[in-house]
Amino acid sequence: MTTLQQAIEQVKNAGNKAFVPYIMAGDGGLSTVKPTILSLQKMGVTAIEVGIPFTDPVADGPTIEQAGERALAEGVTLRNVLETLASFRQEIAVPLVVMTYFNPVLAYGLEQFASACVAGGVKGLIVPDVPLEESAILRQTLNPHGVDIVQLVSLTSPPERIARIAAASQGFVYAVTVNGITGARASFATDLEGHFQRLREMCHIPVLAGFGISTPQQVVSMGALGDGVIVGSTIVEALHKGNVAKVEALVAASKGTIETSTPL
Ligand SMILES: O=P(O)(O)OC[C@@H](O)[C@@H](O)c1c[nH]c2ccccc12
Repeated sequence: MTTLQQAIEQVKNAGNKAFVPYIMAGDGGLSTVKPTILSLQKMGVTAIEVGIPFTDPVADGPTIEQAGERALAEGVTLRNVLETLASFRQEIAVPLVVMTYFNPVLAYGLEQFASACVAGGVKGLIVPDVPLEESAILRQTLNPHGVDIVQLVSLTSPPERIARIAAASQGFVYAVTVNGITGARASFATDLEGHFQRLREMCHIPVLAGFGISTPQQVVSMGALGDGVIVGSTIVEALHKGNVAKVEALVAASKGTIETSTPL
């Protein structure tokens, strides 16, 4: 079992749900990467999805797109994020999952990128613009370095495609809960239960729900569909505004505590 999967199974075995926050690396400058990761780690998150800013983030909604623009303006790149991670590697105890589009990886060079992932303690990779059919090259290059390639399943994927994605995904399966881009949603499709039930039957690894989850209540309800949640836009916004209490309330919800007193 891989490090990433193990971290999620451990939470599951304790009767809790995994909580994976997404951060935009370098939103606020490269110097924020270390304190942000260490503070999330201290809050007890299961893993951290580390987003790399990119000029053409096709899957991203306005909140993450704007955070990406701020990070790009700070001169943040795939290379200097990985170098920054390497600089405090010994203090990182939580698995890091890098989320990047394929272009920066190609520009880096696949083998050099793989080495930099090892140096930075990266345990997983999400590349949303590399479809399943073309993902073998990523697994071949990254797996020998202990990096999982996490695949996304969309709500509209036909069953036979879902089965292939489930079989290929590593660490966990990223079950996208909405049709469309990242960002907070007030409501979700009503047939999510059936979708997740079928999905879990096909998966031999944990299933995490992501996209549109922004409140402690949604962390609980969406977490219950599978093995936990990934929360992006709301975390990015809270970190940008320095609203640590909001981040804490979301993490607490994954452990079964809803703090109604927290202003959300
Ligand atoms: O922001 P949301 O709606 O909470 O969704 C998570 C998401 O941000 C994060 O996992 C992510 C950010 N960019 C992506 C691109 C593709 C897939 C996933 C992502």
